[in-house]
Amino acid sequence: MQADTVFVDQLKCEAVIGVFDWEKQITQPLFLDLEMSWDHRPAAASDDYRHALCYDTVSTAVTELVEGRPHELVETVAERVAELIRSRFGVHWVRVTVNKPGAVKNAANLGVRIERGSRTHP
Ligand SMILES: Nc1nc2c(c(=O)[nH]1)N=C([C@H](O)[C@@H](O)CO)CN2
Repeated sequence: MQADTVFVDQLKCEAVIGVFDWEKQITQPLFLDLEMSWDHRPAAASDDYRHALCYDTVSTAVTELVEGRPHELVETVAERVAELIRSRFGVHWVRVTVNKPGAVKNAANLGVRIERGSRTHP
């Protein structure tokens, strides 16, 4: 079981997101939490960036995806982000939380959280 992770908390993306017509005319902030399994031992032993999963590169790619086209559902955003992280960066397990604060008047926060892949990869 691989327990090491790289994480990014509260990545802010200005997205066209929502099911209602008025939401398709504006951008709204989404805040993404990403958690990605990654074995840190090769990078730590060599002190070599090439063995690391770069949180900056991942964050840029995710922002481009989320801001690059409109979405109706936060579920779709979460799924597409998980697929991107797994396919482009070779991450075996990912947890993606998409927060859409302000969408419900009396709620502090809301959104969806998904996990994709297996943490038991050697
Ligand atoms: N499970 C979901 N429920 C809702 C979503 C969503 O993306 N997933 N979206 C909306 C509206 O866009 C809402 O955020 C507008 O305030 C409603 N429910």
